[in-house]
Amino acid sequence: MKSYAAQPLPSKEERLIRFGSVPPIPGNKPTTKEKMSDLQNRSHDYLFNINQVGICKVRHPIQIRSELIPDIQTTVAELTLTTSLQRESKGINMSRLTELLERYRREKWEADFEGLQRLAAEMAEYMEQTQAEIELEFPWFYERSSPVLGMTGLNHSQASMKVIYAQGNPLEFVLKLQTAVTTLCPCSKEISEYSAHNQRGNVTVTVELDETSLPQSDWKTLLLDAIESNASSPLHPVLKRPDEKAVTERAYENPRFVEDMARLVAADLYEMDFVKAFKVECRNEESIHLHDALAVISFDNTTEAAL
Ligand SMILES: Nc1nc2c(ncn2[C@@H]2O[C@H](COP(=O)(O)OP(=O)(O)OP(=O)(O)O)[C@@H](O)[C@H]2O)c(=O)[nH]1
Repeated sequence: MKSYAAQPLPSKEERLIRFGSVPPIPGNKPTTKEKMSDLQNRSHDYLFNINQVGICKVRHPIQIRSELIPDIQTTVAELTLTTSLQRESKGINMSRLTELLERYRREKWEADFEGLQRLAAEMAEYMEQTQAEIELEFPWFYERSSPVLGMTGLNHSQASMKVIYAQGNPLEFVLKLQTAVTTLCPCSKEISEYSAHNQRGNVTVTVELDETSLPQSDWKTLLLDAIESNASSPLHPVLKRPDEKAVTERAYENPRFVEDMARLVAADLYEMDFVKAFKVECRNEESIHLHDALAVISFDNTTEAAL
């Protein structure tokens, strides 16, 4: 058989030229930072202030803590880092955002309330702006035991933290958790001689708070409990037959419409004293339809009363 590897190829340099590479032109523009024009910092009347300018879809590992096991974990976040910009400034110094992120990574920064406070304040200062926002969305993992045999495995929810810094005002936070659960249809249970259809419910909880009322314990665990404790059943990574019997019967004992889920989760959030305002979104992936069922509650604890 013919050996292709035995035939020598042109050198790497020759290959690149053959495929179209050309040498750089000499050029006459400055090559040192000091001599380069600084377009971003050129002052003029640029017609509008900008509310938010910066970078998004930044994929970056972050370190988080959890009350559940594993208690310290590295996960991959998608970040959005933005600041305000006055109408007199052409552009922000965008490279400073990833420069800061790199510095915090090297200092083993943790993405908790304190860490976000610190990063937001420093970001506003370094970018010479009065407002800054940081948002990070990441999967949060936690160990889950099966209900009878205690078989463990990892579940995960999608979590997100946003901090809003505005000079002279308390820092505001927006926290979000999206978790999947089992919901069993109460109507189906009521009308059928036997069985009841059930579905996977996707519940998204968003809460607003400020630095004067931070939660005393892990916010992720609090929101997870608000979602799962009100579902027909939580989900489990590992279930043996005795476990499967238990979760099936638990769901039958706790039927929930999508409206029931939204209202019960809202009731738990209403009772959390650190929550200023919240939103609950429940979306059931119907198993007897092609479409989903949806219920949404938005509530402001500071201006509305539940009853
Ligand atoms: N402001 C702004 N910068 C952009 C945009 N798109 C890309 N950039 C990049 O931002 C980088 C320049 O960042 P700067 O922070 O202004 O760089 P610099 O002035 O050399 O850095 P410092 O002196 O530390 O402020 C360049 O690589 C640009 O390509 C944009 O739409 N707006």
